[in-house]
Amino acid sequence: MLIILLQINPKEAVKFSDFPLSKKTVKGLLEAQYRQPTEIQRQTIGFALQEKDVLGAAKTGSGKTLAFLIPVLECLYRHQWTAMDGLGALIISPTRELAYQTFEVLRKVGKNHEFSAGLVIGGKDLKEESLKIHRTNIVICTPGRLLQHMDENSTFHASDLRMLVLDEADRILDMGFADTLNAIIENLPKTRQTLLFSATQTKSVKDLARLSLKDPEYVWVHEKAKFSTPATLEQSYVVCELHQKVDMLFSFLRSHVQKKIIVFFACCKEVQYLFRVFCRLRPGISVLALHGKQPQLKRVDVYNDFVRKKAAVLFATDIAARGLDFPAVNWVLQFDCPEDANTYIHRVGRTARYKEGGEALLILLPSEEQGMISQLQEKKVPINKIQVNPDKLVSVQQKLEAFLAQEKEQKERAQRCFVSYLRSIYLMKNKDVFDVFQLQLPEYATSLGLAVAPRVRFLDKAQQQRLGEAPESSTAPDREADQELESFKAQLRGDRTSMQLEEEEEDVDEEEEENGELPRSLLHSAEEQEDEDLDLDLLTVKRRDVFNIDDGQDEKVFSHTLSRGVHLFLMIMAHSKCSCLRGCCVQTVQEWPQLQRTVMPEDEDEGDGETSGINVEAAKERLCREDREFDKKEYSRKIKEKHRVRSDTSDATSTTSHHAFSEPPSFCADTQRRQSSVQH
Ligand SMILES: Nc1ncnc2c1ncn2[C@@H]1O[C@H](COP(=O)(O)OP(=O)(O)OP(=O)(O)O)[C@@H](O)[C@H]1O
Repeated sequence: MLIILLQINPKEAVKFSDFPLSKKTVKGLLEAQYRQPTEIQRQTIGFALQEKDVLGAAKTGSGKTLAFLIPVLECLYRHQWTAMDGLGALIISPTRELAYQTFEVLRKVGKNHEFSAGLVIGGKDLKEESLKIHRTNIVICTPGRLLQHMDENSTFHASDLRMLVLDEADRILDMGFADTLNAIIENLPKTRQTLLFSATQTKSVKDLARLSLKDPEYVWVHEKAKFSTPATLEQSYVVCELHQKVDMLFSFLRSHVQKKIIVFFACCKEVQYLFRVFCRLRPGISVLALHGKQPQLKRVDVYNDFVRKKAAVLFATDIAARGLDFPAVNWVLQFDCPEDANTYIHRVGRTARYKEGGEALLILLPSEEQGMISQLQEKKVPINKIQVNPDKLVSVQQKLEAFLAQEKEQKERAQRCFVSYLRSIYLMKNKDVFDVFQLQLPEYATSLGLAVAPRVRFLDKAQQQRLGEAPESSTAPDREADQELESFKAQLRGDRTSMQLEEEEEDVDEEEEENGELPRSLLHSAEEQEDEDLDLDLLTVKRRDVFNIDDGQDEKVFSHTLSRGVHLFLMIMAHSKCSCLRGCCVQTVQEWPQLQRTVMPEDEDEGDGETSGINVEAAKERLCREDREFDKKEYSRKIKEKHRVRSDTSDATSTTSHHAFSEPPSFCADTQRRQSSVQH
């Protein structure tokens, strides 16, 4: 077989059927409308079929998911894997949403095979999973949960594992899972094949690659590309003052009512407030909102709604920035500056996916321009500066003032939006780009419809310190400011503070209100579409070619599109799909309906929390929290057991146990212990 494979030149493979793939895989691909491999797929499949390890990277939307799923199916097929053979392939994803999305693609393309597949992503009954995990052929999992199984499930073994896939390895490492991954890898057989995908080549990714891969083939599809974003993506930015941004957004939407648009904001409270007022402003396009403080069910509804609509705008936090595959998005508008160039690339990657065209507009404040544009330049992002035609800006300030005068809750939302935005800027690490002290606060408050700017104590205090003024620390408001600052520092360290918890509770209430009270008609104002040409030249004044990119790009621009699979992304969706899937459990790639029944708790914020771009922190915190809870339970179980043993007998074994659990083991400590024991 290997000899035949070596004769295949992946470069000549135009169709999937040009590879020596099993009929079942080719059929699954065709049925899912996948005919021609993308570049990352062509190269990865080529090497993987030759049983080589692969270290791969490619731009957003270039098809990395199939690049590893096809080798997984083929690997098991070639080894004539059966249900009786147990765990054959392990796919590790950084988040539950991505794991689920991958599972959905596997379900589609693998449906003609007879392998079983399951999701192991936490939030569910560990025991039930334990019974099934080693009997499942393909397991898609998040790292924390997998290690938990390896640690706690005595029957778990992966000794026959043939293939390991590490998807978005850089993100897994960013989330603080380096030790977890290392510990997992130590537990896997050395004879396996490994595919590792990473968007960036950091030192930690290189270390991981050294540990997990054997003589890997490097597949950097776009390494020599002139730009790091898709060639079919047109990118521009405008500079405007903070207080002009709301008008800018409204004017933009009014001139793009037939489009599908995602607008990224820095924090949940901004999304919550602006979503409500924009529904009332009726820009002529359906307005939807997606953020991490929404209950899971709501997120699913919004996701499905946005997938279905041909024209709509989705107000979102960075919860929607990475990995999610919304079909046919025309525009990505970044209302607030992203945390860094990587976040920028992931946000704009929600459009111009798989050969489709797309446009992206970034709104920058004057103080953000230089720092952010030089970061983008370094990252090879081609972006043009364009200017706004001030005559075309529609002011909505008076309308907002009127809304706020009518409704006290709306006013409070506006105030929270104001404070949260400032906080998100204050928390940004890159002070060359984000300078909260340069913001014109009274003007910003007015642009939100507020008569006066709310007092932001932490800013007053920080300003005093900045100016070197002696703080008058004995007053009550100052103590509050100190507490606030302490909380922010804790947030930066990734701690969860009581203030945050309070805010989360408050958010849930708010979300419930939002669900109940918003008239359906406000959500669907597209029906009253107005003249699309209204402000078409809003953004066309004095276009400046910042990177000299207009004179011919080195990459081919594709014009045709293929139909694409619509991926689902939330666990609750699995729950709602359970009934129909259970009905067809004779299907070849099976799932465990029970596994997907559990809804993620409402406070689980995969998204941004309070600050832009720190969704990674939130995710990390969530997974660690789960692991800590588990550790605590386990610790108390073992202590109880120890007391029982002590009372029964005083033999030496109980002394060993005492030393091993003399304090509650944290998840990381546990991992480190395990590693050192492996080394010894
Ligand atoms: N060979 C193919 N033919 C047609 N469509 C494809 C093919 N491969 C992938 N696609 C489609 O392209 C889109 C992007 O694929 P995928 O989500 O795997 O990209 P990605 O590289 O993982 O993106 P990101 O880095 O943003 O997560 C999906 O809608 C997928 O269905």
